[in-house]
Amino acid sequence: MKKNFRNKEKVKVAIRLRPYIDQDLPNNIGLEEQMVQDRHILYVQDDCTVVTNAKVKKAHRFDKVLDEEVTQQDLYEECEIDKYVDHVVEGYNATIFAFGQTGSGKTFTMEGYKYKMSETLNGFSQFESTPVAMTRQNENVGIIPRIVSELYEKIERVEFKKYRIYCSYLQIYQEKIYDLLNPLHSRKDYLQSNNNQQPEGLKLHFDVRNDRFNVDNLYKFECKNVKELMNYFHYGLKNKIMSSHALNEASSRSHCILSITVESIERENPDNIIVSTMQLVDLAGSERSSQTLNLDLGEYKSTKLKKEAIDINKSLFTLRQVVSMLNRSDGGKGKYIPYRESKLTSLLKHSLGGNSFCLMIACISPSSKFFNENISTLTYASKASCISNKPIKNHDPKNKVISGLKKEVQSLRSQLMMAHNLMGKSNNVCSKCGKSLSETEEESIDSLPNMTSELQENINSSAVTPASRLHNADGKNNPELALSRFNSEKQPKLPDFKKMFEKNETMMDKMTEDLMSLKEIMSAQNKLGLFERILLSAKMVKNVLKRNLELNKDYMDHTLQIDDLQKKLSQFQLENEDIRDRLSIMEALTGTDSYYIQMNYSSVKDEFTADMSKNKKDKLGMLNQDKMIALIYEFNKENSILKKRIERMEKKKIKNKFMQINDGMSSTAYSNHNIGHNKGKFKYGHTSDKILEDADDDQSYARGYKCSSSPKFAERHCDAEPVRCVIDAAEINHNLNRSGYHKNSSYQLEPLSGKKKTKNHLGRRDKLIKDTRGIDFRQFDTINSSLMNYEDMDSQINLEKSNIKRNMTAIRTKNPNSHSNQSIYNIAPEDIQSNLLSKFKKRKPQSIMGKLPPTKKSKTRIKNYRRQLNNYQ
Ligand SMILES: Nc1ncnc2c1ncn2[C@@H]1O[C@H](COP(=O)(O)OP(=O)(O)OP(=O)(O)O)[C@@H](O)[C@H]1O
Repeated sequence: MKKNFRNKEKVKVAIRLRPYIDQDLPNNIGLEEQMVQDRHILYVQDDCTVVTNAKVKKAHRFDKVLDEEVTQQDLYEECEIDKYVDHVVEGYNATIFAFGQTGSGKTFTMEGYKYKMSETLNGFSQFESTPVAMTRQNENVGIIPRIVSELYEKIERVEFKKYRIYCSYLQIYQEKIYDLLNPLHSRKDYLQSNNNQQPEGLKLHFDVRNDRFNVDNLYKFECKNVKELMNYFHYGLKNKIMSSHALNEASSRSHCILSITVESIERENPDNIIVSTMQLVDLAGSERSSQTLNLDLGEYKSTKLKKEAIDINKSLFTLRQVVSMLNRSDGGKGKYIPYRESKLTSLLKHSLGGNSFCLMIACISPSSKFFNENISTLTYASKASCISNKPIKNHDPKNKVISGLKKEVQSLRSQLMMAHNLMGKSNNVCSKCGKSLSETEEESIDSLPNMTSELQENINSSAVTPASRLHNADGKNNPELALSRFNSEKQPKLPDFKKMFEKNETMMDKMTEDLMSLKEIMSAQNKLGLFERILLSAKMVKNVLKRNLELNKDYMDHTLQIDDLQKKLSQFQLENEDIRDRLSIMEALTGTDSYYIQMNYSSVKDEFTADMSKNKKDKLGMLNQDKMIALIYEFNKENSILKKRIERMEKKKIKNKFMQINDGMSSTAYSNHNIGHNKGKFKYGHTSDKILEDADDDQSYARGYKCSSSPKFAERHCDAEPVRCVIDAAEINHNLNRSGYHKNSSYQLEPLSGKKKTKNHLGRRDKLIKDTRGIDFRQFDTINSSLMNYEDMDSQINLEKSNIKRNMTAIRTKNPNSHSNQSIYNIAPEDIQSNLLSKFKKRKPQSIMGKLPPTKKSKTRIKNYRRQLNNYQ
């Protein structure tokens, strides 16, 4: 709320001295005489001072003191009531109330109307006729009509604002609030009821935010112009409780408050709404029953008047208490101000010691017989003049509620949008409403404007009054028509502001609840999404692990298969090597080179090695089974060839032996050749097994030297001492040739490689030469004699065959997975075999120099083989 504080503003007090009326003049005295008597007791000294002169002369100073000659217009001007109108137009509250004894002219000052006695109500003969205001305009019109006229004139002169003016009119009768504009609170209904069945009054409630009391369900009509407002005012006057008594023919028996609410709206800024209220109060007059009652009044009326006087005096007593408390030097600060003690003081709370401009018009009677009442009035008027108010330009509480709701709605919108952004687009279902999340969001967002507009509508409805009910079809005010319409309605609906605001609060709660629901959904969504992602990740990990296990199992299976194949392949290799060694032995015995087979073996081995190294790089570490099978097949094929070769070699060996028997020189030369590489281990007179041993030495020879048919070859590979090497070789060749072993070629010796051109080589060659030179040809005689022990050639061949077979059987027994396992061949597909066959058929044998040197392993194996042969023999 934007507050414009003014300096403390004292409650203005004006004293109006009523002129004499008939009730003031006894029958036995004239006006002038009476005036002389009374002026001695009380008189107006100047426009601000009134003097009382009973026992003690006392001057009472007020803001304005008006004598009996002051007209209504003068009072309006002297009291500067137009300023109060200005204050209200500016946005301040203002209160003008008349105070004084009964018949002192309060109603005249406020209204200015004459009252006439009405006809007796039908069916209620016990009631006397009641005063009815004559509302014709004349110079005596009071403050209210003048204020209304000036108010509309003033607001029309303001261009930058537009105004809405509302009016309400109530009366407080016997501490009950009645709406003078509500037909249900008509005087007729009221008068028809007895004391125990009076209609319920309107309730007061305290508005904490505005620090003021409000009347529930009080009609508040918007008035477009002076006439409309005056019509409502006049309509209310008809419901005002009036009565006649000894002091006043038209005495107000209730406190009447006409509230004119001015709502100013800036044209450029419609949200800037200022609401101010002017309260025009006509109090009931304090009275003494002894003065008001007379013998002409009936019992019922006298009792009624007494009761009314008690209630009036009671509320006025509270008012005097409030004034007295506020009159203190501290303004009643920290003290209890009994505003709540009466309806009147509750409604005047902001006027006395509050935020309103306040004008108190204290009416006094010129008659000295009311001296005490006048003194009392002047006393409290003097106290009231010391009361300070703090006028505040206030805003319309409705506008405040609207702005607060707008801010709240804006805040909720932003929160909702934030929640919407966080949630994103989801199809999850709301746990509360069962709808999809997107639907809930959309409904909530869509419902916001509706709810906001509904709020606005409700708020507006609280301000918009059923003014149209009191209008004719042509728009003219017609209180009678309104009254009849209201009477025709069995249960007219009153605007229940409390229910409206409660409804608004309910809607706000619903919006908040929806927002909380959305937040909850968002939180659940986030959690659900997280769980789903975790579950998905766990499933993925589980699948990966499962796949990994399967692959591991497959890998192990393949590895086992490959290991098995490798094992079988190795067996074949071993067997192949074994056969190859035996073939070498046979070659040594028969003097035949088996380069063709060795070439195949070497190529297959290299190929196998290359495949192995290649397959090791395979991701799964799996060997190509087809390749393995092909290799096995090839080895098997080679083994078959080798075995056939061995058979041929056996035959050739027997044949050679037979020839050696016939040609001792050749055999001796051969043996000497081996002796030369045996480093002196040869022993004379050995039998055939010794020959085999010599063959082993022949392999040793082959490891260190190559045979060359050309001296130039030996010279090329003996860079260190080529001449000597050639000479040595020539000597060897000479000896060999001389021995007759090599008839068609001259053998020379040369180093196997240039790296071995050491003294040892030369020493070995020297030793060879030396040994060669020391050949004893008599050894061959011993051999020949031992060979002669064989009876015939066929028996010799058969014996050798059986020995080899036994040897092979022993090897197979030792190694059950040897090539005899025919299942291996069955593994290989026929097409692969055929392809391999065609492949090997196309391959041509390559000539190589010499033979592959036996490995250390094969050497050991040969020794074992030889030992086995010995055992068999
Ligand atoms: N200034 C005045 N000029 C002429 N007549 C006046 C003036 N003041 C009061 N009267 C007359 O005095 C009589 C009583 O006045 P009025 O009803 O206003 O008194 P009141 O204070 O309102 O009494 P109550 O408290 O009983 O209502 C009326 O008939 C009224 O016309």
